[in-house]
Amino acid sequence: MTSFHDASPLAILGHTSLLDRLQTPVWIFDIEKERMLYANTAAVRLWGADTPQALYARDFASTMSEATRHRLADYHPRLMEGEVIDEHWSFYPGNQALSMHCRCSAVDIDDGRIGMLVEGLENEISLDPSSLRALEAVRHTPMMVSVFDGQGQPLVSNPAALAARSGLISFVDCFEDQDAAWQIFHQLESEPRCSVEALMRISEGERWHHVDLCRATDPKTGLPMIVMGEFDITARKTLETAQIVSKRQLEVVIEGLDVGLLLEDENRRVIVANQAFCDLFAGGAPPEDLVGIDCREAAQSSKAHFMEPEGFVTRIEELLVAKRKQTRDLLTMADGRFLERAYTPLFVADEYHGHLWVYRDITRQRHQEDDWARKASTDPLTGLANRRSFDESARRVARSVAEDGLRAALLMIDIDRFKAINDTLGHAEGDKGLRLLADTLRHHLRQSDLPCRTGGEEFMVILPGMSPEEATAVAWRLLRQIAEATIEAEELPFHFTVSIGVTSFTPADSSVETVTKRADTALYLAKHAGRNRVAVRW
Ligand SMILES: Nc1nc2c(ncn2[C@@H]2O[C@H](COP(=O)(O)OP(=O)(O)OP(=O)(O)O)[C@@H](O)[C@H]2O)c(=O)[nH]1
Repeated sequence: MTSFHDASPLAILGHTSLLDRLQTPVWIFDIEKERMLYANTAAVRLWGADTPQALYARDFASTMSEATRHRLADYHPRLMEGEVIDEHWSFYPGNQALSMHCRCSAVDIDDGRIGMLVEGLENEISLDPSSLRALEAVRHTPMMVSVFDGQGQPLVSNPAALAARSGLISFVDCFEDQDAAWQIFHQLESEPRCSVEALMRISEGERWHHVDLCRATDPKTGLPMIVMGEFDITARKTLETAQIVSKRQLEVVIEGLDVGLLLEDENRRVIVANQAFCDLFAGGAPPEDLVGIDCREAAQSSKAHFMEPEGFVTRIEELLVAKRKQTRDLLTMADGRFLERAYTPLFVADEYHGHLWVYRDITRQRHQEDDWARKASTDPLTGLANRRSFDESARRVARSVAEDGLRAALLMIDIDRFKAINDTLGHAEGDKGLRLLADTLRHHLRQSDLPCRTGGEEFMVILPGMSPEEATAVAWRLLRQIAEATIEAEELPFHFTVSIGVTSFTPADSSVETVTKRADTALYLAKHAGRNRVAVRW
């Protein structure tokens, strides 16, 4: 290391006059304090200063670019290690642009710190201003630029590359995947340029870079060289990876659902469908076969699947025009299945981007509900409508009589001395009697009549459209049919009779209770008169 202890600009070594006589510029720069410590006459000229003092007083700290600062920060530890660095720097003496080969070495200044002793060896290339500007642009760009020789050895790097990757040995060292790096390198023997996105090694670890590579010719040697430009895309890559993961997660969710999903864009093209949807409508085709198809045409060609084909299509159009938040409706399929359909428009920042259809097969649920509804309105022993169902039907009929002037009659039927049957033959045989009565009513009444079991051994029959006379005739006919029927009991076959009270619904009846009360009175009359008979009460 050169010894240069007294580095004061004013009291520099006595050899300075000798140095001033050199044609070669020589100067000492304090990298840490960003200050010129010494410059011989040739260097003062090179730096475009009028006097050495003006150069020593120059404010390098505020005029130095970040790129230059980076470059010098890279030099400093290397000079400390005793390295002699040969590199080119650009100077602008008298508005002339020139690139100088500079040899930099360390020189002791004070307190054990070092200065950078620079010898301007040759004005290797004198560049025109625009070329020099281009060179400056490369130096100052945040893009990392590195140049390698035909064997992949580094020739030069711009400050951005130097700052990110110090101590570079070869082209492949830049890449995490060195085999792939060699492939790219060899690819450049046949192709003039290529671009890749690769995981790159830099001083602070691994980063994703966009890498542009091109083949060029070294202007000094005429040999091939590779120019590599890189910029960091780690943030974008991280985002892309997160997007891929969330897309996959969404796909897993969509596939896992047992409801049919169909996502259409604003032009009614399929974006996503799942297997459950294909199983419902596309004969089990794979969902990817549906992507991109026109849903308008698809709806037309699949409308035959529905009980109301035209309604299916027009309802879709209505929903798409209204674009209400979420709308559910029920579809009945031609094969008897029931589908619940949910429509959800897709808005992003108030902009319409299509819509989602969700189809759920609710056939089992519907059947179950129907079953429950039927059980809730049916008497389990006889299968006839129960009291609840009778009340509903009677109210409906009473309204029709009051409001529409329809006629209707009511029979109240009670088994005679049923207690005795139970007591002598047993409850199970008594049940047979109740079932026989129910079967008789079921088989000998019109489709529109409604027989009900409203109590233990009490039955009612609503006869819509029937006059009192007709109803009385029906009652007598039923009475005879029941009396003639034989019940096959365990021990002995037996018969029983019934008493029947007949009345009519009238517009003046204030409630169903009024009508049933009248039927009850008629029944009482029948019982009181000796049973096995019909009594009428209007
Ligand atoms: N086997 C059977 N018997 C029932 C059922 N529900 C009610 N009963 C019986 O029906 C009988 C009704 O008897 P009562 O109300 O005294 O009248 P009755 O013996 O039929 O006499 P009258 O109506 O006056 O002719 C009672 O013995 C009840 O136990 C049923 O579901 N099965």
